[in-house]
Amino acid sequence: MAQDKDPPLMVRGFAIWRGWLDAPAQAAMVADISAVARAAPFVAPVTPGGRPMSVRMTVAGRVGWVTDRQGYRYAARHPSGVPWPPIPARVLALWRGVTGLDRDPDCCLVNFYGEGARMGLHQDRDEGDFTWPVVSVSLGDDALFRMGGADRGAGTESLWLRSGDVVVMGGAARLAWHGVDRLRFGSSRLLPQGGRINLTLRVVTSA
Ligand SMILES: O=C(O)CCC(=O)C(=O)O
Ligand SMILES: [Fe+2]
Repeated sequence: MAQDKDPPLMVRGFAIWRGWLDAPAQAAMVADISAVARAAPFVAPVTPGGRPMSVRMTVAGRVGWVTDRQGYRYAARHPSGVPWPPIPARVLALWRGVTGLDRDPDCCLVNFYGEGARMGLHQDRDEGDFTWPVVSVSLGDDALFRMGGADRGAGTESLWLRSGDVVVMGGAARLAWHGVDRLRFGSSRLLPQGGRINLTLRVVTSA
């Protein structure tokens, strides 16, 4: 696992692999995700309480995390009714390389952050089995990532994620609170229109 890489930076159980993807690998992954978004276009999600989220979302995989007035859940199809496209091979290779697992993720949630987008503090807890890690990939603009503990009151610390960084939330950090406070919009030239793409890879079902 994680061959030929320096050990990750550990912050509160979050493993942060700086620069896991080099510039060509980042560009290739953006091309893969653009193809995903052509098949399953980004949507503007709404929380169950009716608040619009500032990120745009789509999914690759067998099941996709969605939110609307009906709640947070995993759905077999894009809201338009089309099936989610498969997780790109390059993304699966990253998961295997970073986790050493031979079980692949079921879901690659794709978040697009435009100027001013953020993501409030939350836990990833709609999956069936928290023994599997969540792997997060940053592409594009720098993002201020806030990390806490499994207990909401535990306090937080923040760090700037850069394009190509990979974060593993596993073990004690699997149910840790986390969020994105803000971007440095325009800090990267990876995405033609600026902004940031984040992928989170999740095992959703234990079967
Ligand atoms: O954008 C990020 O770095 C985090 C995204 C996230 O926490 C999520 O999609 O659940
Ligand atoms: Fe999350």
